[in-house]
Amino acid sequence: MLEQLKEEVLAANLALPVHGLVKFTWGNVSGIDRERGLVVIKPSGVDYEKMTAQDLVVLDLAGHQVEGKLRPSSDTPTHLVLYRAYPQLRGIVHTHSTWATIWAQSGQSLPALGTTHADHFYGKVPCTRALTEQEIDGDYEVETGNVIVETFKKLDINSIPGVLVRNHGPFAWGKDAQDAVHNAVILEEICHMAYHTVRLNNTAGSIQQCLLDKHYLRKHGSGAYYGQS
Ligand SMILES: O=C(CO)[C@@H](O)[C@H](O)COP(=O)(O)O
Repeated sequence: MLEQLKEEVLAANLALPVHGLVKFTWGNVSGIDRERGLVVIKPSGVDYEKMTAQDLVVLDLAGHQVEGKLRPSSDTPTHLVLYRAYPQLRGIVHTHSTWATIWAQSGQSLPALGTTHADHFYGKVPCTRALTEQEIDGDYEVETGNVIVETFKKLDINSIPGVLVRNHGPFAWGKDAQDAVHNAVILEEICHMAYHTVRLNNTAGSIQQCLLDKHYLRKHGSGAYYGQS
């Protein structure tokens, strides 16, 4: 079942340690077959070096496991909340990548300080509020997804393909699992750059709106002219 999607999701999970986004078994990537309403996700706690496509777990959007012998990622309910809330998403990744997690732990949204940010994120990357004790003691992973949806009530997830979950870490998403990992790598890099930019000049202001527009829209706007396509 879903052999091609499993290969794509496996490759995306194996890219996490390659890009230095995870240690040990941290992090997880999923992908979805929208036509069949089935999600493929990493199994919980399995070493990336030993992971195979057969280890991946298949669930429906209600969270019923339909294939796979192993338990799905512990963050599966968060992925499912986002897939249900945003039909355009086809890939989601969660990591504890160092610099994005530092920002998430600081509780600050990531300001757009330069064109590297603007090329990929059309504005600040928000940090969610902290979960309440009740939410933590309740359906924690579902509430983690809910707080992301709450944070994006007035933001566009298409042009801001990632978020910082307060005291936890980053989630990123995209048009497929590989695109989600691509956005996670960029988010980690701009968090790293921003940390040192602010350290160098703690009054570093955000990028001018016109420069943010220029860099984002030349890649993603209707008149985009970046690259070869
Ligand atoms: O958020 C966390 C832990 O805080 C996760 O990233 C785990 O580190 C990975 O869990 P599994 O996907 O292996 O269940």
